[in-house]
Amino acid sequence: MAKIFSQSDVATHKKPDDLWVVVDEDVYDLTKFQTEHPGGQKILQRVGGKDASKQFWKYHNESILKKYKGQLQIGSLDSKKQDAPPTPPPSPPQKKDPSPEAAQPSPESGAVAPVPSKVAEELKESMDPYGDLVPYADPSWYQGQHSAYFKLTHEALRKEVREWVDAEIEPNVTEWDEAKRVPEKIYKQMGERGYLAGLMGLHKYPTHLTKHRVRSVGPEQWDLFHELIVTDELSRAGSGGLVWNLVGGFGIGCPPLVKFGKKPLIERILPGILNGDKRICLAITEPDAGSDVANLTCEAKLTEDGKHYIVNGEKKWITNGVWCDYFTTAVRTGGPGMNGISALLVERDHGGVSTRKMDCQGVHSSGTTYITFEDVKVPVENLIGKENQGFKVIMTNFNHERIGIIIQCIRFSRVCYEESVKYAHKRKTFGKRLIDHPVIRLKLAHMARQIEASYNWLENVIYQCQMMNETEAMLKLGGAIAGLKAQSTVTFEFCAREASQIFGGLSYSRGGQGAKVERLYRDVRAYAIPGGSEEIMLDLSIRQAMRVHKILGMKL
Ligand code: HEM
Repeated sequence: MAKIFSQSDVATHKKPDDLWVVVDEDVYDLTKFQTEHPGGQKILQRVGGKDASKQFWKYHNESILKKYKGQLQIGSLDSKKQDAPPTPPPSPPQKKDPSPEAAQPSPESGAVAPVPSKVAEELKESMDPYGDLVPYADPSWYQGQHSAYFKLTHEALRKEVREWVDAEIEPNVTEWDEAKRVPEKIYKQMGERGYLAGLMGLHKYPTHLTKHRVRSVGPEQWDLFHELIVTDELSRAGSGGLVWNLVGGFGIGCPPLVKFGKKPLIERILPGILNGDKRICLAITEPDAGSDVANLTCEAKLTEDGKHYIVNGEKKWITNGVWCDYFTTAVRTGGPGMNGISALLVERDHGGVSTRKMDCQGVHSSGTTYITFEDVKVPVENLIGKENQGFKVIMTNFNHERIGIIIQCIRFSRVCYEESVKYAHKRKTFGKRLIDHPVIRLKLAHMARQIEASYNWLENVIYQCQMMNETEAMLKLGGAIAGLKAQSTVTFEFCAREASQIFGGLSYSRGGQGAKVERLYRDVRAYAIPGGSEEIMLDLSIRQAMRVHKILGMKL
């Protein structure tokens, strides 16, 4: 039971050896904490015994209170409503029969007000507003607008993931990024919460491979928009390293195994992975072969008895490699070019696998790895797909990989934008809040327009993937997804830069209020380069579209 204090009780604890302060009507004992306070002791002593809410919010954001509340709060003021019911969310927009008195927006003079058709009227059902309601900081369906794609199960999943991220992930993300590691228990929870099984770009949730289920969505209701929500909400923590740690290796290393692996291999390996006990990654890129996959050199030679492959070679920039048990590896089993490539599941237990963590500019907690395979003896049963037909396996994977990157980039752009909007409302320069300077609003507007354009394209692409089978999607959507990947990384880079300009010095030093922006700025290149660089993506977007539309009967 929290203790109740009056303001005058608190006022008696104003000395350095007995130092209390009030923040938002909660009382904190900072006597011991003051010596470790990064902002200094004296500044706390000056507000000892007083309400320091104004000063607190000037220098910190919400994550600080979330992190330290449990440790430092000793009670609340008697003026604070005790056991008050949670503040209800703002009432949703009127759905049916708006009363004649209700204010209706009227068109500007000269504008033509469209009248909804009868069908549209019947379909009209907007979502309840959710989140902080900062415009453009969340997708429009979070903000009381209509959506053709999202239903009740999506709303429920959004709430489920957000609560988890807010409570257990976001307050610790900066620490984990600096430590270059996310605690294993978080990955384990990804399995136990049923998220891993839902993140493979499959049309059906694979109930035969795991006993875990997502709490708020039945397996039969699971679709690609649920998958979007899990990645999107995880990305709100504002750390590429975190997201890549949890889904980076898995999201690209596991689908080829599930889609093309032999049944006994899948049944042996998958349950451990989907439970969160074992980890898998995708090993394609080499010191000398990146986007140019067809030229890779890591070789796998069949033994004379035809029972094993002997693998030798190097792989570089492999996400999660250091802590993986399994490596979905592209190897050369035949002649030069794309027709000599196979996909093979290498297991660390086979021996001869060495992994070394690489030091990179960003995504620090993702475990970017250099791998060497030295005479690794892999049973032929571990072949994924057919021999020398691995190129198809790798290509099929790209749409899913790129969509994951796109989701993250758009959300990171939103995070940069949201942090900027919030900061611009409290920071004053030249006697005005930043938000009151037109030059700052211009920056926000340019961020928002690119975010919304990218996100709406993403929703459409996901809907198309949902409606098409894998091969059709690969052909018809490969170009668009490549174009959208470039669009989203350019947007991310733009937003990270503009947010950094708005935060000034706070986004140059690490930690504190600018922590997310500073970190995301460092993460940008990890999105603009892998999974197909911007240049390769833009070229592919046109080449592929032309090729497919020629077949469809394009008239020039
Ligand atoms: C519950 C009480 C408080 C806690 C737990 C706390 C915690 C922290 C932490 C963790 C930082 C490091 C920067 C960051 O991560 O944001 C920090 C910085 C700072 N704090 Fe506090 N603080 C508290 C109260 C206060 C109060 C009441 C003031 C002012 C009167 C204050 C002034 C500052 C300043 C000036 C900085 C440096 C900001 C910067 O580097 O730009 N803090 N505080």
